[in-house]
Amino acid sequence: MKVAVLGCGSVGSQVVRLLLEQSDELAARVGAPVELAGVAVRRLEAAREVEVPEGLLTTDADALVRRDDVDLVVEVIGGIEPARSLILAALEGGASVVSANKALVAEDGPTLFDAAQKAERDFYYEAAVAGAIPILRPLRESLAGDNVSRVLGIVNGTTNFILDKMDTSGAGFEEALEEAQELGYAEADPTADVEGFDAAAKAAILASLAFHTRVSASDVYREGITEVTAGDVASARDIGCVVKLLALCELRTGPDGERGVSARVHPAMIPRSHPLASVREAYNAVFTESEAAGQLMFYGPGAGGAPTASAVLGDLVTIARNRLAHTTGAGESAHADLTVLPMGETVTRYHVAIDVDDKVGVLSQVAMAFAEHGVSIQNLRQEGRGDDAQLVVVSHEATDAQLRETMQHLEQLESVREVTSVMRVEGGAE
Ligand SMILES: NC(=O)c1ccc[n+]([C@@H]2O[C@H](COP(=O)([O-])OP(=O)(O)OC[C@H]3O[C@@H](n4cnc5c(N)ncnc54)[C@H](O)[C@@H]3O)[C@@H](O)[C@H]2O)c1
Ligand SMILES: N[C@@H](CCO)C(=O)O
Ligand code: NA
Repeated sequence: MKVAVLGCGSVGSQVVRLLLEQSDELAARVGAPVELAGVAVRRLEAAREVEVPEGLLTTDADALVRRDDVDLVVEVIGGIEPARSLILAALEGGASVVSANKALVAEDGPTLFDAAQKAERDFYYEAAVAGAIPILRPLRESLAGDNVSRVLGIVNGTTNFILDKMDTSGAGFEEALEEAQELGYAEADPTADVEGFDAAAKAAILASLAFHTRVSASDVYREGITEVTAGDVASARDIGCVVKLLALCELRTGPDGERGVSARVHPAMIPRSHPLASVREAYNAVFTESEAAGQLMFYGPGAGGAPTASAVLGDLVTIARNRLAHTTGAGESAHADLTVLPMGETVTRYHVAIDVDDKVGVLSQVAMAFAEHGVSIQNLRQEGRGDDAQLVVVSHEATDAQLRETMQHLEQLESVREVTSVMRVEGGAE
């Protein structure tokens, strides 16, 4: 089995290292020698974390994937192009492909799945979601006989590190981000992580596999964590919750009675007793709910060169075995063909903090605003007095549209100075 690796950065260098160090063991597990055929890089003379044997480095990725003797291609370049063209060329040329590229799979997965099916080759991407954590294979294989109704995930380590810092130290977002950058958890340009783009791509992949349908990154409702304040984190603590950036994928029945999928990424308060609340620092976890199995949780390192390479090598061994057996694994399963429900139809609960004038009738005006839009209040309390008066409301379940209308209404009330915090409450919090 001849393997070509495209990209020799954080993940690629660890894939190459493991391929070289464990070649005997891999050969035994696959049932045939596994040999590194070439490594495509951008610059030959760049510093790398692994020493690539003489003659294996090339800057011509295109020629490498088209080589007749290459059986397996590992794409760890990232981004849309040239990754997509290289994967398509590899499949057309008869190679099977492993990728860690969540952005590409979430944006244009079906093109790759179709190409793999046409070429009768495998396309695997376990590393694309939650790094080392086995979650795509469990959804695709282990839970293939069950009906998954919900997937809740902490799938971005950078934002989990920042929110955990804010929770444990009382720091604000900017301060926690700076610390994450100093420690190497956050990139110099943290946009993809803190604005939720990375998590949204992973949510799209999880929803597609969990519900046997096609969900792309652009279908996922997305809010990042840049607006989360120390006050939000403290409010969460007051009601026994912690703030996490969640990827939520749910099977829902819309107002017309038709089944649909809801996929969203946003910060949310979850009870400290929820298993996901115990996911600290940069760790990831994915929590699934299915009809027969009930609740399952998959936990571990969601990023890092070596952990991600572990997932890549797992896929590599599987598809190498398939090749030897002249077969392929299960391809895309999208038979359910569900619509993606608009965010307004998503049912959530809200925690709302409102700065108000401390005078007669304010409480009832605020309560009326919720009632007028059909949002039932579970809990309402006043904190502080006079100029510091604040009302804190936790609602029962309502649609996102109803809650948004309520917020607009509140902001128009004369006695409301400011709605200071609005956050969804998930995970069965009381
Ligand atoms: N780093 C992680 O923890 C992690 C976790 C899960 C998934 N991933 C995914 O793995 C992939 C790689 O991530 P990474 O962290 O290793 O990135 P990286 O930036 O460290 O490495 C990418 C490498 O590809 C090289 N490259 C770019 N264009 C190339 C081309 N045309 N030909 C050859 N090489 C080229 C770059 O020079 C770079 O060395 C991405 O899709 C990423 O989303 C990374
Ligand atoms: N940047 C991602 C890792 C790769 O998906 C994270 O912070 O989890
Ligand atoms: Na994974």
